[in-house]
Amino acid sequence: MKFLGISRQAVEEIISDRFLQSMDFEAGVAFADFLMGRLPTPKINSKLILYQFEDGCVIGVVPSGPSQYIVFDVEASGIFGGRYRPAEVLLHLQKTLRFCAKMWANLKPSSNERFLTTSTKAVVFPYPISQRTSVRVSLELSPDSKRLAKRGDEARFVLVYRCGTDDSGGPHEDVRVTNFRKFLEILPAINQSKITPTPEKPKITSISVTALDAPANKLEPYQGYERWRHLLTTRQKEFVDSELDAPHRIEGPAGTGKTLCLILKCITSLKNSKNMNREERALFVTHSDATRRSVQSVFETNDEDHFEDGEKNLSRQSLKIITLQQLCGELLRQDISESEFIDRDAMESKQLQLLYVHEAFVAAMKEDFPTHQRFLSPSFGYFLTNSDQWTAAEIIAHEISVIIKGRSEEKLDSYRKMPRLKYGLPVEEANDRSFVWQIFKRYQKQLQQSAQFDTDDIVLTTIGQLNTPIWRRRRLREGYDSIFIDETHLFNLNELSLFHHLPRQEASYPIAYSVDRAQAIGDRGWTDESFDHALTLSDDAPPFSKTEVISVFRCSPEIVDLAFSVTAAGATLFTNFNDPLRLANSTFTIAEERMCARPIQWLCDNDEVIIEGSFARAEKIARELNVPRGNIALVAFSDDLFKEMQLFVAARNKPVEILKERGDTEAVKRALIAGRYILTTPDYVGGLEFHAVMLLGVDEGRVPPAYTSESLDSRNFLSYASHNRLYVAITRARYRVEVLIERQRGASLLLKNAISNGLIDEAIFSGE
Ligand SMILES: Nc1ncnc2c1ncn2[C@@H]1O[C@H](COP(=O)(O)OP(=O)(O)OP(=O)(O)O)[C@@H](O)[C@H]1O
Repeated sequence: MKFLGISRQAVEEIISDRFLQSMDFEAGVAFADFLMGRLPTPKINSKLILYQFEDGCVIGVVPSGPSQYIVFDVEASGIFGGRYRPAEVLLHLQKTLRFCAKMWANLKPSSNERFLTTSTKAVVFPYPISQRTSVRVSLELSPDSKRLAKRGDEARFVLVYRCGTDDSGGPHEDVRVTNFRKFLEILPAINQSKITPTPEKPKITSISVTALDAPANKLEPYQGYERWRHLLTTRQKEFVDSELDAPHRIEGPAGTGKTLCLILKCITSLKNSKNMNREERALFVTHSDATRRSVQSVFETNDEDHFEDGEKNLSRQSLKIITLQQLCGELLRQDISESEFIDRDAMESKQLQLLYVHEAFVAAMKEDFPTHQRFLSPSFGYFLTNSDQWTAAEIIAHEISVIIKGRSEEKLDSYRKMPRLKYGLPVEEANDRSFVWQIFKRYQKQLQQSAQFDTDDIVLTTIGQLNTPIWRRRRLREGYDSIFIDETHLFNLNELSLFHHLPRQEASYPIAYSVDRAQAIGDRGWTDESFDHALTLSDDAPPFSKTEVISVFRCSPEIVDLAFSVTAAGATLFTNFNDPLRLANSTFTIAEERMCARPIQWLCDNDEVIIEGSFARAEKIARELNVPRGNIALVAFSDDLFKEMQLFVAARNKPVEILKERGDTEAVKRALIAGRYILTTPDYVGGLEFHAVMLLGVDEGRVPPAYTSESLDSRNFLSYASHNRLYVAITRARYRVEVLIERQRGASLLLKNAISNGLIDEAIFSGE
């Protein structure tokens, strides 16, 4: 193929068809293959029509009138050539077509697109700036102008003449038009065939293709099972359909459909069992009650067989959707009431837990430290005496949960031997650990005195009961044939090591689970292998499977880039920091891109201006996007700012709904109905999504918090957790991210990379 011409209507169609945005869909693969000359007649989209000629092809739509055209000189530009991978070829095409569509509609170019002044040329950079490729596509906006001017036709065509890493001849180079003229020669034939279609005409063949409609890229999860089957990407489909006989992980960045796929996999497995009249007890475990409710509502709209009622109806297939805490309660045959339970996902109990740890820490420093001090390693001693007390309490709470309760099963001997978390409490020696143990014991005493348990207490008791001959016999009747765990990165080792007791058959592990390590707040020490090991606790478990999903449905390309720059900054600082967005790409269609704006950071004079400004901006965005206020979340990145926000809201009677537990979709629904904004902190936005997210106080000294801490270890911990929090908060947004910071403090270190790479604009806030 020497040239490829695409009419304006066909351009609109190609940039709007969700299946043509990524190689994750069959049509996307077929289209890339066609562009690369590997597939002569692709099946891509029912509205597009392909005309093939000896020297090239033209894509139009039916019916079509006289049109503007973009023409690729395939031969000279090498844009679809063998040096690029198919995914890159598709990206080159999509980005170049988007530029043309905008230009034809007189819209402003984006930062990746540039008109070259004093010439009729333009350049498109198809890759995000953060990827640091210098590949560019060069376009001539008035090709063969003298000749076409005579025909009055010069404004109708754009010619793509180069794709490479340099500008070669610069803005005034003469562009070769040999292949472009070949295109012009055949153009009348298309117009004729359009008036009287003549299939017999020797050189023109028209191919119409698969009849799939082209909805927006991102869809609400409530589509119904059958419809979803047509909408999933190839990788998603593979995960959903594969047999579950060994642990199977679905891993990918936020918004890639992990939860959805886990739900569909569960339904598929139960459906297959139903068709084969095979018994199947399925278990779906969520991290919190709020996510359980939202998962349940997705099941309700997609599970037409109502498997959840299976047990009640004595059917051979049944499904239980449950939190880990509720599951433990059931296995222990004992209800654990909310007041007895310290739920890490609920704001009040999390604060209570921190309060207990803080008290235990202060008491231990007063009473135990003087005698322990001379046995402690110098660096740990320094950490204890030079860290801000609340920061130290936060790190110790993390140590208690992840290491003492999570990995050492509350046994001092195993704790003494445990390696430290790289970005956790800086314990060096056994004596350091003994001192931490004193704090832990004080903390436990607090819990006992207030008659409360945390998840680890409950899980450890349950594991104790499962590791008995009674359960081993009962599991044949009460065990599960398939187990699905959502947001596995939020669990700790204890919690995960409960699951291998649950399959009906011993030494079988039908467990599917979803992971995005960058969303786990604080270092949990998870590596690739540790998940699988924690779930089986066996060296001779069957081989594990892993599906990586990379197409981000939730977020715009600009937001994916911004989140990418935050995790990339983390990856250079922390060697074990997961960078899930490395390969990710947004699948937004042009219609969705039109709702987007570049992320912006507003510089405000003080916190009052940040708070007032956030409401003013939120109001403006709600109007612009024409959406209810509940689609906009205001996320305060420091406790003080959050408190000030609450006072402001009370004083000014502002319409807000405050999120008090992680992933609370019920609160979001209430906000949507009542016309209120969502107000929260980064710890509670996980599992939710919004049209726009306003991030307040992401500035130097607050993210990560500076406090008065001298210790490098506490700074590292806070920095690590801040990366997680910012990543989670940014990836909640579909179309808009706006950051409001105090001007005197300046930008957060976590965003400096994004600012210098032009991924986020900066402006002084002056009103709206
Ligand atoms: N193939 C698809 N086509 C269209 N929309 C999709 C597809 N897969 C998922 N989505 C949509 O993308 C959104 C994100 O899905 P989901 O919440 O399952 O992602 P996730 O990876 O679990 O995200 P997070 O890690 O942030 O919780 C949902 O609204 C879902 O309906």
